[in-house]
Amino acid sequence: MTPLAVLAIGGSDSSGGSGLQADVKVFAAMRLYGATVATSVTAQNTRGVQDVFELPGNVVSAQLSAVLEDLPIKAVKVGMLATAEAAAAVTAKARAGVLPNLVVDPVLEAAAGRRRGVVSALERLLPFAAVATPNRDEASALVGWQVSTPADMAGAAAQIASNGPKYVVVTGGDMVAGDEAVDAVWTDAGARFLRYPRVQTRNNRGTGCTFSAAITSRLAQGDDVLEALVAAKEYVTRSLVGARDWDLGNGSGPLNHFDWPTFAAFSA
Ligand SMILES: Nc1ncnc2c1ncn2[C@@H]1O[C@H](COP(=O)(O)OP(=O)(O)OP(=O)(O)O)[C@@H](O)[C@H]1O
Ligand SMILES: Cc1ncc(CO)c(N)n1
Repeated sequence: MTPLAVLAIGGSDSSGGSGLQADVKVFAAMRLYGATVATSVTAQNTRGVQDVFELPGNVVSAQLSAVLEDLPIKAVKVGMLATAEAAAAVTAKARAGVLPNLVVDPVLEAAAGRRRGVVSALERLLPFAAVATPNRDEASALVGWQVSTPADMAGAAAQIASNGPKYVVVTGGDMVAGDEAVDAVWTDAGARFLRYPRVQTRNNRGTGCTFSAAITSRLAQGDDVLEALVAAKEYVTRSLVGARDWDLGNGSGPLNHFDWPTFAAFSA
């Protein structure tokens, strides 16, 4: 049977733990056919991002057109945009109505000197998104104030939703206090929280990419947004559990996207 096709737009991660490589692993785990549009090539490993090589806007546009003119894409995920030009190329396609079920993970890691330009370009893309998934740092950049507590996260999600995306999830993976990993979700019926057990592990590279790619996958498969969010939260938690004992690299190691112990194994 022909698989459903999905598209990830973002940066290549040389170490394979995040970015487009993580996205394609999630799509494969979900039995989807994944296409990719690269906005940048990063030199990074489990210790962090060493360098980002941005691709010109016309190279991003050409890849987008090549994929979208040919493949029946059912859902699209946007990760690292790297430059305002890349963001504009994506926004042009969104405006043309050819990016269905659009999930935007507004990655700002390594945007460095370009941060402000990328943030304004993201603001133009967000109205076309079905879901946006900033972490606390990215949410702070989008709303213009420091997002710290769960109440702040809910407030920021509401503020970002006022610029278009119907659903906004502010993720709290970096909040180390407590035994839960808490995300704040703005829905058209108000704020709610996703709370799952926090996995104690140093192997947490690519959690954000994995979460947003899993949401995209489930939207392609026909879930409504809230179902997709819950399924993605469960998937990222299991992927963290599955890699807890892995020893890949000296920093924050990658997740296990494919086979995990049973869910009970980490709640016990
Ligand atoms: N140790 C953990 N245990 C359980 N869930 C986690 C853990 N770390 C992150 N998560 C979950 O992973 C998802 C992604 O959130 P996170 O805040 O880590 O994204 P991010 O900061 O964008 O990630 P990235 O490092 O890829 O940029 C959220 O649902 C978050 O709660
Ligand atoms: C390419 C890429 N995309 C996203 C992230 C965020 O985790 C990263 N570190 N690298």
